[in-house]
Amino acid sequence: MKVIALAAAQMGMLNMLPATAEYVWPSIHDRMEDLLVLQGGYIREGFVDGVAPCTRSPSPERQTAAEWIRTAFHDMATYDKATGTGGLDASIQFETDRSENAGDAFNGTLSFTNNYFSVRSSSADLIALAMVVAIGNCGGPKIPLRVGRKDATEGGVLGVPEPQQDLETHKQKFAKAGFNTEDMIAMVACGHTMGGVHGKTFPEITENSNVSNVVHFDSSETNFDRKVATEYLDGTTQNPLVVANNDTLNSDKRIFAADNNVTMKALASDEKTFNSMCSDILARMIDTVPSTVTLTEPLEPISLKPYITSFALTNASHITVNGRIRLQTTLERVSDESVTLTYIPRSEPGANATLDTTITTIPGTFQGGTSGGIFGEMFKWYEFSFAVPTSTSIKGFNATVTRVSTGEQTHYDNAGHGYPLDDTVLYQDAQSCRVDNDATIVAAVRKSVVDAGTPVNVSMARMYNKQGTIVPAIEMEEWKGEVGKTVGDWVFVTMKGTQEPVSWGTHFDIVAGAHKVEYQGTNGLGSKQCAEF
Ligand code: HEM
Repeated sequence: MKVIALAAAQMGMLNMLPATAEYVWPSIHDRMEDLLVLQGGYIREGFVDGVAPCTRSPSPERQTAAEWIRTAFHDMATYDKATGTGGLDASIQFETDRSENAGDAFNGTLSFTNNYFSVRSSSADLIALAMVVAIGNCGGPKIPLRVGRKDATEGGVLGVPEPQQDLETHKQKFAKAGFNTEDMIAMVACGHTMGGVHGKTFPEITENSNVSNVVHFDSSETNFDRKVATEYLDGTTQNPLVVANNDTLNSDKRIFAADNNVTMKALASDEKTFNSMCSDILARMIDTVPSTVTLTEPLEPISLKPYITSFALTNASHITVNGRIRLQTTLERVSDESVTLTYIPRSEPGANATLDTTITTIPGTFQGGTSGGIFGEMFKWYEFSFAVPTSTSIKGFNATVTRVSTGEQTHYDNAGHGYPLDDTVLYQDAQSCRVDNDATIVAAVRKSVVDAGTPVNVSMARMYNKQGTIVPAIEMEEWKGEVGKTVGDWVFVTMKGTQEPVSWGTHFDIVAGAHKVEYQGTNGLGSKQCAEF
């Protein structure tokens, strides 16, 4: 490996990545990026499973992908641009018994997103993600996903548009939320290309109240495509909100014609235009958030992302680091790359000592060692496990990706920061466990920090069920640390608390002043013994 690296350097083939790469690891949005891009393969979050295939449904008349899209709209619909309140804030969870939110869609969507709900993935972000995944997986465009939404703690105002209301009312409702007539037409048409109207929910529209009755908006209800517009324009549409016998209920008919069909003609013109118009308006829809929320830039797959699975003292003289590197790649490159890490010691080795800081990684093999996303993203995983002497320890690492066939190298240094590892607080996962509901978290904390009187605590996410919503709530509780034995430069600190089963999939931080180990999962705790160190 070193020979190749040297040869490449001599050939002037070293590429430094531009320092403009915005992403700096770790980020509080890492979790949402994982949920967006890791859909299948070696490591998968599998969010797409809820809508794959696009016909997927909990019962024959329902269609999950359509429900996810409708949920995002209803949650957003009551936004008040003037006051900056409402919008996509998951307040829909408190509003499912309102007649304007009739149907199974909302609790159906939330019961799925609940699986991914955490301190780093709000219900509102998950609703936005759900819409992006549903559309992206069912033939539609890649809608940019920004994150950072916060969840409402109570229901918002009434006002979701309903089919019996007149055009003027609909125009006013959309205008209140910040959308003009053309926006309204595009948003409704892009929303009404999948799914349909249910007999049991809107029998006055379908004129058939049978539970199994559903009338679709267009003839390709499981595809995100422009048929909703072409069929409307060529007069073949069966859209129940256009051709209902009771014209009062034909809200799509009034809305689609509101600008003399100009917007509908543009949407119908070709698939590319339809996708681009829908992507624009639906991105604006999910980005309609309370004015107190600042959203990130759209998430893009991160080229090289480390995952640390364990960073702990293994004995008095060594710290072990286990983890993986996720490298974005292509079919052409996937078998022609290797990844090496160079670690940065925290202290220089003694005068006569040498330190080999090169860490080789091993390509993952399960599922070909690759993961994929719904927009064609491909990632290759490289595993590593190495020990560093406590005398020098580690404060971070850089990564080098080598094209094996050419020797060409690309260096990744986390936008100039190096990928940081702070050995001040080490989560001793092997010494931590949960027996019944009693959890024990053990940390090794640098002696200097403990001796300075810095308290060491766990900030634990406790999940609990709340009345009036199927989305659980999360509250952070503090578990105080008890100082124990000293091992070299570290002191062991034990934090204990009770965890009901509803909290067995939550996360915690270990905090010692400014030093933290963040977002550690509790789900593995129950299957471990608290091993003696
Ligand atoms: C004036 C505005 C709108 C009105 C009056 C309206 C009305 C309706 C009605 C009555 C249904 C049938 C629900 C059921 O039977 O379960 C429906 C379904 C649906 N709506 Fe809308 N809608 C509007 C705008 C939108 C927008 C802007 C979107 C998304 C961007 C959207 C997405 C959907 C979807 C995906 C379904 C199908 C749900 C399923 O099949 O379960 N709607 N809409």
